[in-house]
Amino acid sequence: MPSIRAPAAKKATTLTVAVKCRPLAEKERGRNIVRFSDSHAVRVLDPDLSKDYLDRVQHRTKEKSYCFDHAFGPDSANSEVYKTCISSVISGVVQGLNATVFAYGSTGSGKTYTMVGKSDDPGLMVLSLHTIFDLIKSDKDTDEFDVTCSYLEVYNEVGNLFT
Ligand SMILES: Nc1ncnc2c1ncn2[C@@H]1O[C@H](COP(=O)(O)OP(=O)(O)OP(=O)(O)O)[C@@H](O)[C@H]1O
Repeated sequence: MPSIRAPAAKKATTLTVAVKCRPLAEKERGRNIVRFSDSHAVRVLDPDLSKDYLDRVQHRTKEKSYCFDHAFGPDSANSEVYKTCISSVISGVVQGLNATVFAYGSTGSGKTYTMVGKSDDPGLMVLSLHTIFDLIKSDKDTDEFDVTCSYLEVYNEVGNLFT
């Protein structure tokens, strides 16, 4: 087993929260109410788009802004999410540290797509495995690695473990 070493880059926080907004499906067109103010915030407009400036200043609109460590729009590939939020955590795993990557969202929000992905846009689990095996291959020490893989889906508060 590898010896535990200090992480290469020490971060100020151990928890990162990111939001990823998937592209709208055909039937969802016309419900495009999410705007990206910058790479850390999203603005969700009031679904009643007829509300105007006066409604906003008088707080009669449901428009809200949310801040995250990272915000990704519909054009962001899984690899971008991985590079920005996950890759440094995964390199720590090969150094003997624990890490959890967790996707949370309503049905159809894109959790499976983000975690598993497709052949032309591999997901975070696939990219993590690539990193783990690349790091093991390039390990210059005499460490021995034992890699096992499983993932957990929590649905209706019941956990299903896939190994
Ligand atoms: N970034 C993306 N680009 C293109 N299509 C996407 C993207 N993210 C999600 N989708 C599509 O959105 C749909 C729903 O995504 P997905 O199945 O990943 O949702 P889910 O959150 O896992 O749903 P459930 O909780 O019901 O399992 C799928 O058809 C998926 O292909």
